[in-house]
Amino acid sequence: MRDRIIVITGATGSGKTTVGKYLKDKYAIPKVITHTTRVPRPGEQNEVDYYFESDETFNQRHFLESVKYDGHRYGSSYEALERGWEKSPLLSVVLDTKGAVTYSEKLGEEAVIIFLTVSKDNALQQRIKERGDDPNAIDHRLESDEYQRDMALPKELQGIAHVIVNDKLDKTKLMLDEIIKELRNDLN
Ligand SMILES: Nc1ncnc2c1ncn2[C@@H]1O[C@H](COP(=O)(O)OP(=O)(O)OP(=O)(O)O)[C@@H](O)[C@H]1O
Ligand SMILES: Nc1nc2c(ncn2[C@@H]2O[C@H](COP(=O)(O)O)[C@@H](O)[C@H]2O)c(=O)[nH]1
Repeated sequence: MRDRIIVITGATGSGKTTVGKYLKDKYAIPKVITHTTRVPRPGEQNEVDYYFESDETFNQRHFLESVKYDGHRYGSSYEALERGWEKSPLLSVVLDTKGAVTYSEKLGEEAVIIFLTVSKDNALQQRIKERGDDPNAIDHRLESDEYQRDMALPKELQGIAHVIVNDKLDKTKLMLDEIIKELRNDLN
């Protein structure tokens, strides 16, 4: 089986982390852990959800790509990909849309892009409130340029990304099952 990375992208609250967890739980697809300088949310763990970094330690990493999102830095490394592919031909990673474009450009068909969206924008705000994010952090994020940008599929990914409207999680899971089935058929 040739190696593939499933890049899960979309706006804040669209369900990227939830989808990554589903792929891990149902298909044993490991998630590549990325690096960030933002502070952990309640319940988030270092080396599980992210490698939480200071600016200084972040600068010492070698990234495949890195971005600024809502004032914080995020990055993912080639080393993590190579290490992941030694264990599993299929991996997933959760990225903003800028990172997803970079993966698509740098890795070509090795990157399988899934863009998540919802049919009503206010569902996203509701979901991040219910997730328990700090209310000040929510306001800041909703006003960020990156939040607005990630609501739409970038033109570079049109015709490339699988688009899933994640209104109902059960329906989303069925669409993911189809994608994984096709991917496994192609790769065998
Ligand atoms: N289809 C759905 N219906 C209702 N709630 C959902 C659905 N999908 C995910 N959620 C919930 O919405 C919240 C946000 O989901 P999640 O954390 O996966 O989003 P995200 O895209 O990773 O967000 P962020 O980019 O801010 O980290 C979570 O509490 C999750 O349980
Ligand atoms: N381009 C990258 N985007 C990343 C990376 N790690 C996470 N992310 C994305 O950043 C935003 C904000 O994340 P949050 O956990 O603070 O809500 C979100 O879209 C993530 O998918 C990365 O290494 N590169």
